[in-house]
Amino acid sequence: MLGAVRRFGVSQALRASAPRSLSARWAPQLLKWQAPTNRVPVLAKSLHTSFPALNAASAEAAAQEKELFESELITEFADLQEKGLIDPSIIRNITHPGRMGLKTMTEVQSQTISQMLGGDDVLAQAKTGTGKTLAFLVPTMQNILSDPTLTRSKPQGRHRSAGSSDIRALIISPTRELAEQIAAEAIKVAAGTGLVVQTAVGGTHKRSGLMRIQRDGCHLLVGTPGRIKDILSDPSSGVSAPKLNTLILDEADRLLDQGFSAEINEIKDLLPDPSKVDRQTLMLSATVPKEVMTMVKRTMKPGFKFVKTLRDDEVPTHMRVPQKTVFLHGYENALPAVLELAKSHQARQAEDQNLRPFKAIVYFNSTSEVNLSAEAFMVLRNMRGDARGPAPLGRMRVHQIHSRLTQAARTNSANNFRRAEEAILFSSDVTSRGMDFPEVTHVIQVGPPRDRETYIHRIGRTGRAGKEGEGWLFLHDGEYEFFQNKLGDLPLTEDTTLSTASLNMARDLDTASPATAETITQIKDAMNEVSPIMKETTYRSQLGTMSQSFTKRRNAILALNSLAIHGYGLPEPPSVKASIARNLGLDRIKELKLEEGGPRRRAIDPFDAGRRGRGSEDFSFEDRRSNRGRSPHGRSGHSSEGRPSSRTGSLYGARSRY
Ligand SMILES: Nc1ncnc2c1ncn2[C@@H]1O[C@H](COP(=O)(O)OP(=O)(O)OP(=O)(O)O)[C@@H](O)[C@H]1O
Repeated sequence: MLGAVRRFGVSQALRASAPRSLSARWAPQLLKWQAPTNRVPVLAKSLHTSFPALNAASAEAAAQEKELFESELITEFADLQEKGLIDPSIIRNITHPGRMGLKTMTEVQSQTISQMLGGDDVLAQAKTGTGKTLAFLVPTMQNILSDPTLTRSKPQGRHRSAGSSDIRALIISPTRELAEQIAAEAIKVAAGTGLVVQTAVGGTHKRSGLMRIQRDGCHLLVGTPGRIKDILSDPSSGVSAPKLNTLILDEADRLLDQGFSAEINEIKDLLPDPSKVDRQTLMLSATVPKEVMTMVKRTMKPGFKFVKTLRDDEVPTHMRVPQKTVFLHGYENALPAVLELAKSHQARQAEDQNLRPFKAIVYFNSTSEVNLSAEAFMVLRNMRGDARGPAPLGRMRVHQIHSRLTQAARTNSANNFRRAEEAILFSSDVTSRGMDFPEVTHVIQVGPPRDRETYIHRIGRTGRAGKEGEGWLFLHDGEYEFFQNKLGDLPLTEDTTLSTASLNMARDLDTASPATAETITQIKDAMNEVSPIMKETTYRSQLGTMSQSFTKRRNAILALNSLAIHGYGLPEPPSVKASIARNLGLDRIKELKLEEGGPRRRAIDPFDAGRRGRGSEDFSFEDRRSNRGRSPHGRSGHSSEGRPSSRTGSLYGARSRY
């Protein structure tokens, strides 16, 4: 009840204090921060809806509400303080040049902060890198500070005044790195307010985290679902949230999908009954697929606000991030193409001092691919220049991050990459959502991402906070149809400028240009230094993903075998356990080598139908290009191989957690 009174008060204050029309000065300021091109005035594009808005009367009410809402928009952080809406310490932390140094709110901040201060449940959808973190931190902290029952330390005081059961807001994020990043930002915003921010993330010592909460108390807990559930469900932890007023799901669609939804529900069950303790729920993401709306509605209060800063028909990637698809001759061409991109950027940068140094994230679909590629590039990194030419990577740093590293190593990689000027980060999807690495110039995705949302979030690691960037998607020609079905509506254009991407390495290396041959040879030399066991493990881990993204599974095996020999430098493709091959439905493909003694079902190879008389070794993916004109949508709900073609769920079957 108290929360409702408190929020009603703020809402009234907003209405009384806001200037009647700010739109004229608001739009140009936002335009300055947002994309400089192709933009219609922001107000015209913005959507702000309240659910449910089903009939004409409610549509009219919604229109009135929208008008009132827009007339009340505040766009400068300083104005939030001037109107008595936000604590001066918070505003000083945000605006002071020696601190965060921000002045004008982004579109999503302007549109949501007042809503959130008013106590509404809000679902906010805005493009990646547009400041959603501050959009929920500022009102959440203010709402905690406005609670007269709050105990907090005096700004300069050292005495402990928050208890371990004083948690007022819980912020849940799908990854540890993101939780740590949010907590770091929250600590900056809260400086001098007496609010205590704590983290609860997996992979760290639970005991020491608990001791910190017990010792210093906690008002705002940021964490990952597993560890939060663990702490709140453990009666001996001494940590509970009986006064919790705010629940925030960052990257909400990810938290509400199959991978996490059960844990989120269990956490909700550990929180106070919302009919007894008023609770506001906030959800934010750049993507809100239709499939999660049912879960959203189940979690939010009826009549929650949906603030969307992009049009329904707009793909939530930035127009200023050019996105290119490269159809590789084979996956063995992927790392040479990454190296070619890095070298050509370095060469351009040597000519143009205004060009930022190459800072790229390279995404793969499995941890072993990340590991193997990073190992090869670390060898490259250590290669010195000689009479034949300069060191392949110059001063560029190489980092890797994925879930099989220890948490300390993950945090280290994230911090090192964040600080680096010129670097490549080989990454699994642990960094694809929310991570705010500054100055990323390139996002390169090797292989099709698990779904459309993953593509969008990965691309969102560049082009943040008004900066420029480039997106590259490397696919095999045999994945063309899959690409069209899953990602065909995204703003990608095909690129054919990378000479290392299209070269038939088995046949044409001798006749390639010196620069192309050098790049490929450097990768081959580096790969020769990497352990064969790592290569074999990687080959096996790729079976599952590639066999689903290729139109024909046999072609996936041919591509993988070519990668093993021409990319990994193995003498022959590794063998695979018969049981694994059977589980993946690959045991009838004669080009897949089974381990000794493994039974093979009769190799009828249905994929050869219609291509009889053609030796498998001759099969060239270049021939597949002739199929590109074919409509990708002329297929039924299931592909001929039984793969579901809907966007629901993972493209690779059961969802893993990176
Ligand atoms: N009003 C602002 N003006 C300028 N920069 C801002 C503003 N608000 C936030 N930023 C900066 O923009 C960057 C991106 O912010 P943030 O990480 O919150 O984006 P996001 O929308 O949550 O992205 P994602 O969807 O990837 O999670 C950060 O570096 C942040 O400091």
